[in-house]
Amino acid sequence: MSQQEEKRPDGEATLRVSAMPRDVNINGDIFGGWVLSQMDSASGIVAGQRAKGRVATVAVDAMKFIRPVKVGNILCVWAWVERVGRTSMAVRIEAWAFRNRRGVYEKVTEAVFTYVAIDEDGKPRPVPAEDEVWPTE
Ligand SMILES: CCCCCCCCCCCCCCCC(=O)SCCNC(=O)CCNC(=O)[C@H](O)C(C)(C)COP(=O)(O)OP(=O)(O)OC[C@H]1O[C@@H](n2cnc3c(N)ncnc32)[C@H](O)[C@@H]1OP(=O)(O)O
Repeated sequence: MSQQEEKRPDGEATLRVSAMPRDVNINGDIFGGWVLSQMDSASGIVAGQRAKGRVATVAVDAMKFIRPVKVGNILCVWAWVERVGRTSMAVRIEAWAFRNRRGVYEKVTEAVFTYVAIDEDGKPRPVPAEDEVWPTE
């Protein structure tokens, strides 16, 4: 199956952002670091919601840069919690570029980020049960 025929993840993207000229590298493509940063932002939100509080990125695995992102593309990032451990969560991420001129989406990157739920002192804390009531203060 070609990249273009691949199925995008279901539902709304967690994050959508325009790729701007300031983020271009010397090849004229968007910096991989910028894309990585958008992926961290999107998956951090998802992990923070699941952990009901602060989280820290502890690992980035299976990072694949599949295709370049170009200026003017809209980067759409889907992120979902794939596994919950005691204090950690694995979040799978797919980033797709919407190529305005051609009106198509193409998958540009994918990865698995691991987050750890942390307390106010930055120490690991257990990930609460999904149905646990959120802190009110
Ligand atoms: C009110 C609600 C609002 C909610 C809505 C919030 C929305 C708002 C979202 C904002 C989201 C921002 C997201 C920014 C995310 C950064 O940018 S954080 C900045 C970059 N990261 C850092 O600086 C972290 C630096 N590292 C550390 O501080 C420490 O390593 C950590 C993370 C506290 C972990 O401490 P540690 O002593 O290494 O922990 P340890 O007990 O050994 O391991 C903890 C868990 O991690 C796992 N682990 C450790 N290393 C690895 C590894 N290399 N690979 C895989 N797993 C590992 C362990 O297996 C263990 O898992 P469990 O078995 O408990 O499930």
